[in-house]
Amino acid sequence: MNGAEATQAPAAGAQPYVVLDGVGKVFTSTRTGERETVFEDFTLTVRQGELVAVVGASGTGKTTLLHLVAGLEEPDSGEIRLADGTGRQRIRSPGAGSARNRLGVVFQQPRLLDWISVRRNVELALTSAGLDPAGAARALADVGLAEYADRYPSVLSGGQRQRAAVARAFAVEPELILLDEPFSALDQLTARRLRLLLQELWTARPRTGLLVTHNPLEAAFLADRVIVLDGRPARVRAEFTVGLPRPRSPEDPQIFARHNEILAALG
Ligand SMILES: Nc1ncnc2c1ncn2[C@@H]1O[C@H](COP(=O)(O)OP(=O)(O)OP(=O)(O)O)[C@@H](O)[C@H]1O
Repeated sequence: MNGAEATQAPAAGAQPYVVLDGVGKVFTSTRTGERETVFEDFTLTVRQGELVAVVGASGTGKTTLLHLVAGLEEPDSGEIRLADGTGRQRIRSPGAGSARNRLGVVFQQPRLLDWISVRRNVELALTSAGLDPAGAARALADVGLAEYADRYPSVLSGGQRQRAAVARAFAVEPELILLDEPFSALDQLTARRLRLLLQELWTARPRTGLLVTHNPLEAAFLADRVIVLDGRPARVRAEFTVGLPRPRSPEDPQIFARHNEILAALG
C-alpha cells in the first residue's frame, strides 16, 4: 500500500471477537446414514482486529467452521459468541436461532448475479445491509474496478469478478470477514495481485476475520495467526503467530520461513 504506515498485529490483549466454546457438530450422511463427528468440544478464539487463517487437509472441517461462524450451520453443542461492534455479544447455540452479525463473505467463486451490473451487485449487498447504495462506487474504486462498474459480470475476467466479490464483501463495513479459499480458483499471478489488494484493504481498515486456505504461503502472507486443523473430530494440531507488520512483501524471507513451519505442521 502506497505511503501506508506499517501496522502491527492486534495486541494479544485485544477483545475476543469470535469465540467457539466447546462446539460440537455432527453430520449424518444421507447416503449411508453414518454419523460423522466433525467437531467435538472444539474451542477457538479470534480477537478483535485479528485475521486467523485455517489450514488443514481436505475434509477436516474448515468450511464447516466458517459456516458455523456465519450462522449457515448450527452447532449441535457448545456455544459460538460473536461481538457485534457495540460491545454486546450474540450467542449462537443449539436451538438459539440465527443471530446474525454483519458479515462480508468471499467464496472461491465470486457468486455475482450475472443479469445485473457489477455496481448493482454491490448496491444490493449495501441495501440488504441497510446501508446507502451510493457506497458501491467507492467500494468498486477501492478494488480498481471504477471503470467496470456498469459492466455485467460475464464480460469481466475471473480476477475482475473476484475483485467485485471482494468489493461487495468490504462495502458493507462488515463486523467480520469470512474468506473461504478466496483466490484458489485464480491463476497464480492474479491470485498474487488479489492477495496484495486484500492486504491493502485490510491495512486501510483493519477488520476481524477468518481465512480458509489450502495455501500455507497465502496463510503466512495474509494472516496474523495460522491454525492447522487435523483429525476427526478436528483438533488444532498446531498454531503459529505470524508476527510481521503490514504491509508485507510476498517475497519477504520471513514469510517463507513461516510458510515452511506451517507446511511441516501439515505433514
Ligand atoms: N451439510 C453437510 N452434510 C453432511 N456432511 C457434511 C456437510 N458439510 C460438510 N460435511 C462433511 O463434513 C466434513 C468436513 O467438511 P468441510 O467441507 O468442512 O471440510 P474442509 O476442511 O473445508 O474440506 P475441503 O478442504 O475439501 O474444502 C466432510 O467429511 C464433509 O463431507
